[in-house]
Parts: sequence; structure tokens; C-alpha cells
Amino acid sequence: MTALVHTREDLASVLDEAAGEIAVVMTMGALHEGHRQLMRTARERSAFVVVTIFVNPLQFGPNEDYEKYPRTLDDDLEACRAEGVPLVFAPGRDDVYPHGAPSITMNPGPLGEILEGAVRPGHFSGMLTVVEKLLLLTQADVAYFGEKDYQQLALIQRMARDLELPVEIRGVPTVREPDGLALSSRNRFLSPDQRQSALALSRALREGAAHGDPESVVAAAHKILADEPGVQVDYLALTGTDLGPAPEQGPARLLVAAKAGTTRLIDNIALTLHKEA
Ligand SMILES: Nc1ncnc2c1ncn2[C@@H]1O[C@H](COP(=O)(O)OP(=O)(O)OP(=O)(O)O)[C@@H](O)[C@H]1O
Ligand SMILES: CC(C)(CO)[C@@H](O)C(=O)[O-]
Ligand code: BAL
Repeated sequence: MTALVHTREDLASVLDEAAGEIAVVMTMGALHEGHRQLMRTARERSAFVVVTIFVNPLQFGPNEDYEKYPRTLDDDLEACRAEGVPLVFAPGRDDVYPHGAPSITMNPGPLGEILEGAVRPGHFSGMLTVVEKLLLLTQADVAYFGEKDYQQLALIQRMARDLELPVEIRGVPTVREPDGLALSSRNRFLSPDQRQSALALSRALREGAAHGDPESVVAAAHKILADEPGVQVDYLALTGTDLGPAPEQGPARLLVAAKAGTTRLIDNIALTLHKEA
């Protein structure tokens, strides 16, 4: 049985009955296999799982796709039921922001200004603000986030660390289509041709990650993207696992963001840098 609640009062009364560790999976709905993997991981490891579904206006810029963002609550509930999730919290705007748009919000710091933060000013402040609110409302002991949104995961981990929030943040590897495309709610906006072009993102990451020295990694990934006229690249970045400068050797991350038509997609991959023979 999956209970659906919309208000913070109803949420609190269901949570009062919950025994053991509470895990939260936060989403903006339009659920897919990536979200379902987060739910499965949470169910395996925690006694009680709550899924939140809320398209957070605070994290969208004025020219972004807030209005257009897919809203599919009935299908989402089916997905949560199929995964045996006991509780779904799908609040309205006033349930999350009862005093209107907050005048005090989270400051993501320097890590929030690079990559996605540079392209989407204000995005991470809005995202961290709602994550902090939803952590409080759901009384979560553990929260699961996807590595697909790698910078988001890193920022949430840092917020939990720096503000000493009593919650453990766990990352879950990116779920992909068989052809490599990272699952994303926004994929549904892609035409067949755009979807074909969008494969360049994961292909670029794979080709890049097959190399070991930083220059070859970036050059190989860049070539794949440059050869695909259907994508407009926002950034391709090789970093350390903490999103700082890439090391000469050892674990690193390669990240990409690009538009296919009007749909903006992001992806990233883990790799190990080493001296090439
Ligand atoms: N392919 C995926 N693999 C693993 N986790 C994912 C994947 N896609 C999304 N998630 C995670 O699901 C959670 C909710 O994400 P969200 O609802 O924004 O979905 P999304 O597919 O990332 O949508 P969008 O198209 O808006 O980027 C986040 O923690 C996100 O990282
Ligand atoms: C974490 C999140 C649910 C906050 O709105 C959102 O950024 C998302 O879906 O990744
Ligand atoms: N999955 C990240 C949420 C966003 O794009 O706003």
C-alpha cells in the first residue's frame, strides 16, 4: 500500500507511525528507471521510504522550463506502488513555502558557481533550499540522490557536512538506456533525431574515459561532441572527484552539459587518470 499525502500535517501524522530508519528519495516527478533505482536502493537499506514529488519553482531560472516541466502524478504513483514505497509526499507550492518565496535561502558557496551554477545562476541556491526543507519535513535519517546530477549530489553532501545536518547523504550510480543515454525526465522532450544526437554526450564521456592523460581525455570527448552538429555544448570539464582541479593521476570526473534542440541535458562519468605509454 502506498499512501499519498499533500500537506505537511498529513505527512507528519504518517511519519509518526513509521518505525526505524527513514529514507527519502526526492524527485520532481515524471519518474523513470533512474528514480526507481533510487527507490530500490532505499528500500533495500532502510525501514521506511518516503518519495517526494515537487517541481521546485525556486531552482528554475526565469527563462527555464518550469511551466513545461512534465507533471505525471498518476503514473508516478504507479511507479512508487510497483517499487513498494509506503509513502509519497506531493506537496503544493504553499505546503513547501507557506510564507511565499523565502527571503533567506541557502548559499551554495564557490562550488555552486562553477559548471551548472555558471550556466544556471540561482539554481543551486533554490535546489539546496528545498532539499533542506524536505529533509526537515520528512524527518529523514538517510537521503538518496543520483550521480547523474553529480554537482547537485556534491553540493548536498557539502551542505550536510558544513551545516552538520543529522542526515546521511548517499549517491546512486547513473542508470542508462542500453545505448548509453542517461535516463532523465527531460528525455521525453527529445524528437527521435534529437535523441540520436543526444547520444553524443554519453559517447563523448566513454571515449574520453578510455584515455588516461588529461589532454587526451578532453580531446577525445571534445572530438565526439564537435562532430555532432545536433548538440550545442555548454561545458565539457575534467575535474577531481570533488569537482576541484583534475589531479595528474588517480580518480577524476568528466562532466558534460549540452542542448539537443531546446532540451538541456547533463551527464558525467568516473575515470582514472594515469600516464599513457
Ligand atoms: N539516470 C539516473 N540515474 C540515477 N539517478 C537519477 C537519474 N536521473 C535522475 N536521477 C536522480 O533522481 C533524483 C530526482 O531527479 P529529477 O526528478 O530531477 O529527475 P531527472 O531525470 O534528473 O530530471 P531532469 O530531466 O529534470 O534532470 C535526483 O537525485 C537525480 O539525480
Ligand atoms: C533534488 C531535487 C528533487 C530538488 O528539487 C531536484 O533538484 C532533483 O530532482 O534532482
Ligand atoms: N535534476 C536536476 C533538477 C533540475 O534540473 O532542476
